[in-house]
Amino acid sequence: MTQSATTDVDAAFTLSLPKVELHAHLTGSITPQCLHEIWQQRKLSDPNLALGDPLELLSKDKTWNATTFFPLFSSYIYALCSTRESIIYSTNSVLQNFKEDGVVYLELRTTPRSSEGVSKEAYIGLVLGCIDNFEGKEAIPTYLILSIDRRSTASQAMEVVDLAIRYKERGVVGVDLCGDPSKGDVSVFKAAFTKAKQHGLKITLHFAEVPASSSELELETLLRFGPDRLGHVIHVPEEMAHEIMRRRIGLELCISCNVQASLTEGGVGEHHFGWWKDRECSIALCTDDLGIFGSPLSNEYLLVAETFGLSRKELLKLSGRAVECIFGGEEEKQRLLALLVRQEK
Ligand SMILES: CNc1ncnc2c1ncn2[C@@H]1O[C@H](COP(=O)(O)O)[C@@H](O)[C@H]1O
Repeated sequence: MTQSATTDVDAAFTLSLPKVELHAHLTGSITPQCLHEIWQQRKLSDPNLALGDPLELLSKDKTWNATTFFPLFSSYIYALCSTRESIIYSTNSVLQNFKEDGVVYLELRTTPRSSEGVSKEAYIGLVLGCIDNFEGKEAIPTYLILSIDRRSTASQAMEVVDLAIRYKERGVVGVDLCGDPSKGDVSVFKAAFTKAKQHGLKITLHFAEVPASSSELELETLLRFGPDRLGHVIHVPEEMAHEIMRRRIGLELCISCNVQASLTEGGVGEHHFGWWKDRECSIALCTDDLGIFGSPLSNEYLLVAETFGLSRKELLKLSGRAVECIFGGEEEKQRLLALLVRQEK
């Protein structure tokens, strides 16, 4: 059952609310329309292109679950966005969409990947180049988090960390662990995350997304990596939830993603945001994969306002709780808090 409560919040308010986005996978944030434009271009030069139209494959009426969702990337979107041009085009489109949605600080995350003539390092260079050259970038300072895919080997994970260290000066602020939660043995990543930490990078981990990735052993192993933030935190035993609060680890909660992909049971009203919102911890509402789940960050704030009866004042506070756990440093925090104070007046 979804709760519905009274609130003075509307869509115009959540659009104008200064928001920080901390958990957005670059490839998952590309809209079906943008992918369609790339697909059309590819079709022009290769009429036999074996990939279907994104507007059909990712149409709004599609439903997802953990089994159908994760293969989308390796088997489809990566194949479509494999050229230099498509990587630049799609990254610019993602930045523009976040900006238009009133996001005033962005941490994008992406997995270094190589494709047609683009090495992993060149891929990172292309994404950072888009961020540097983005028109209106003053309105949306953007940092990068490099993701390690759970299917990686220990040495592939180390390669990601080495890239993150190399590009720290250009705005890489952290390292993430993501990908199909039914795959991989997370213990092999210990050395990579230890090195990342030693080099001053922040750590965020996808945590307890599905029952198979939520054994006590796995969760304890991940907490030993010393994460600064955790994503999703769905199947977390209450005792561990208190430990997470004690350690002041920030939480990235992706409500529409969790509900639409059936990672949580029930609707928005049953989402664990309802439990965490009244605890002492930093929470960031996040979109995860806007291109697939179709819910911009302004809509995530609207959803919680309507479902949990949060007022404008409470949403401003909630946005401030996300600011607490950004990786971009104290100066950014102060700028964002000042924006929120100004909005309150
Ligand atoms: C339920 N939410 C999620 N949980 C875990 N991993 C996710 C995810 N959503 C996306 N990814 C992972 O992010 C990568 C695609 O973006 P980038 O190529 O890195 O930009 C893929 O590895 C995908 O599995």
